Amino acid sequence: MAGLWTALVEGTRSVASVPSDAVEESKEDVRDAGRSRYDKISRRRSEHLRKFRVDTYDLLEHKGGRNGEGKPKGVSNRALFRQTPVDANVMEKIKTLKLCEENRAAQRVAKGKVRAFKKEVSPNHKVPVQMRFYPFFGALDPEINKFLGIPKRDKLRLVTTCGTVKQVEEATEASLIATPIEVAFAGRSNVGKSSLINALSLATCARSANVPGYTQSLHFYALRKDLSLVDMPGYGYASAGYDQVDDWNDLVDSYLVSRGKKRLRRVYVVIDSRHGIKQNDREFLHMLSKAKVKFQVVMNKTDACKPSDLAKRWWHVNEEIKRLPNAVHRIHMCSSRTGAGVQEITKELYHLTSHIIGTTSSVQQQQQQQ
Ligand SMILES: Nc1nc2c(ncn2[C@@H]2O[C@H](COP(=O)(O)OP(=O)(O)OP(=O)(O)O)[C@@H](O)[C@H]2O)c(=O)[nH]1
Ligand SMILES: [Mg+2]
Repeated sequence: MAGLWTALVEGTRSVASVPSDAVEESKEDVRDAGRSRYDKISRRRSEHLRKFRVDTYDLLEHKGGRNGEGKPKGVSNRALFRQTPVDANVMEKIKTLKLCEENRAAQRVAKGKVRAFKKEVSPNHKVPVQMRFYPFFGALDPEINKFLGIPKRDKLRLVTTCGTVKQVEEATEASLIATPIEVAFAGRSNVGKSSLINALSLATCARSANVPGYTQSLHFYALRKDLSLVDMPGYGYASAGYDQVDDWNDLVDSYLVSRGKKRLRRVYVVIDSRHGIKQNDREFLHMLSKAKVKFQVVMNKTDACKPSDLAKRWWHVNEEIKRLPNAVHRIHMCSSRTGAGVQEITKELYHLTSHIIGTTSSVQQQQQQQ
């Protein structure tokens, strides 16, 4: 007992005698160690990528790309970007889907729609979500309406959250994650993954915020009994420490690589339309290609772009994507704030699961016959 007491007293004395400067220094050491580990991983990845790197500016006709020898002196990247060709079909799509309409215009349209709905139906009737929040979602297809289960309240629900791949496996074994099909949403922090999940399912279940690094673990949402949507932590900058970001990257990479192809049907890689594919997106896409995971790019936040800029950005993204194996060569463009272009993704999810819906109903029919 006496021994324990002396040890305690010694302990407090030793803590009390540590000067505050030393504590600060040790904190900095830990921070530096985290940063150097992060830098090392990043350097290793970029060395690997140098082999595959495509500078889309080099593909432009003047052949004076950013790293090209022929680049005229004093020409900015913005000036090079302006020389990008514009695809007429893409431009038409941008106009018909109202992809570049600003949020303010969307709010005005939403107000008008809500007023007209109340006048036509009844002032006390519940206004549909797409009218209130996503005015450019477009007229809801009856099949998509049925697929989303809109009259029912439980159309999108959070099933579980997992911080490690082991937890995912345990949840799968315990039949907590029981859907036959999974679709994951990945991308840099703050590009709007959680907002997109809400928009495409016309729900407000996935939590989003204007803070990079808001989603910190794998969130499994069940859209219906056949389909799970997996919201992932973002990579790149986050308002968290380097070590934590590293852990999230490890979690995302190992989940995507380890999950069977049969269950994980597609990874939607969400990018910001204003910025296009960044270096860490490129690293991620190559990782997916190497792991033979099927993926598709979604250009979000189109409401914050000019139509011509968006079309040019699409060209650059398309040039990079068409070289990658395992990529779905159809690039989605959408705004999860106004709902423009989002129904295209919902339709795709419907088509991904339609054969399963078919099989389940035929199985049920067989069971009923027996
Ligand atoms: N202008 C605009 N803003 C958007 C759009 N989609 C999302 N945002 C905003 O972007 C911010 C981040 O959205 P989140 O959905 O939390 O982004 P996230 O990718 O899930 O972020 P992390 O969870 O941190 O990785 C929020 O403030 C959203 O309102 C969009 O289409 N247009
Ligand atoms: Mg999120």
